[in-house]
Amino acid sequence: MQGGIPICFPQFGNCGSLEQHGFARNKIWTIDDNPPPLHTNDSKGKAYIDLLLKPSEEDLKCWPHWTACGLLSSRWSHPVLSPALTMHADIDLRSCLHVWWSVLYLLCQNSDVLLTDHVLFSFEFRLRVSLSSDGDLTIISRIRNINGKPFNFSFAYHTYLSISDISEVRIEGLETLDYLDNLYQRERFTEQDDAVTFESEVDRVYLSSPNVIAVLDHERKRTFVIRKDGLPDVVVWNPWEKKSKTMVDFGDEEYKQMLCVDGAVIERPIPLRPGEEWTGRVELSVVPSSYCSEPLDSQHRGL
Ligand SMILES: O=P(O)(O)OC[C@H]1O[C@H](O)[C@H](O)[C@@H](O)[C@@H]1O
Repeated sequence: MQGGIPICFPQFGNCGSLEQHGFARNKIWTIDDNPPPLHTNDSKGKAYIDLLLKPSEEDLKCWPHWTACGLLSSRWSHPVLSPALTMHADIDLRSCLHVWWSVLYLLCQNSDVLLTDHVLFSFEFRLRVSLSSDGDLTIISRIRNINGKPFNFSFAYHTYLSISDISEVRIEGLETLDYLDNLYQRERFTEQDDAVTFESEVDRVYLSSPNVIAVLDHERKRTFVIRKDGLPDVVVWNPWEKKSKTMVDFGDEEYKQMLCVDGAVIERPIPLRPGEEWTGRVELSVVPSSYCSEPLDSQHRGL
């Protein structure tokens, strides 16, 4: 889906064996009819909804965070290792091992349940979307490990901002940061400019960014202020002309009126041990540019 705020989880992009950006954005979420209340300090004039995602057996099977069994299975399917072991017919340690491994292999083949990790591993994802009476949008993701195995994940709020014209916007708050450039096989560079501006395709992950980023739209004289927490990285993406033409669900000219600026966790995936919960929060507000340009400099370093 090219628009809105798709949730990229548990993988970002194609850095892994899951579908692009993970399975969360393609799932049917359920509405929690009885959500916990908003924090009393934070409830004034806010409407909110809680959405829940619980993984299917299939999701967990596809998620490659296996430990023992994943390792064993990949060895067994290795084209060289198994034949090499069978060549040794003597009853020595190696052939004993071979018998033992073969038994395990048969068990693994005949039972999805017995040796695979997914049975012991699961999560619950609670997404709270709240809208204040002055138009601020807050999205909070809580991901909890609800079973006996640790797992790692990456995450992004793939936020499509609606802008007047891509050549009229600039992003402040990312200057001097290192970034991974997806257009150069994720090579690491350092941002040299005072602000990020656009003259061609951009597909980058800025690393260890401050918690406040501003996207200034000069033509509309308005600024998106993105405040985030728990999300150290920022994805900046505009496909520009050539890539837009290759995207089936995206108009050839639509790149001119959109810009993705995503709060994300990509460089260092989050490890979640049994019982632990991770929270990633983003707040989007739109203010007149004149109001925002002065104080932002001081806001850049904190939330
Ligand atoms: O087309 P999608 O799967 O939604 O991905 C859209 C874009 O998402 C991110 O910004 C990635 O960094 C890009 O490489 C990708 O093209």
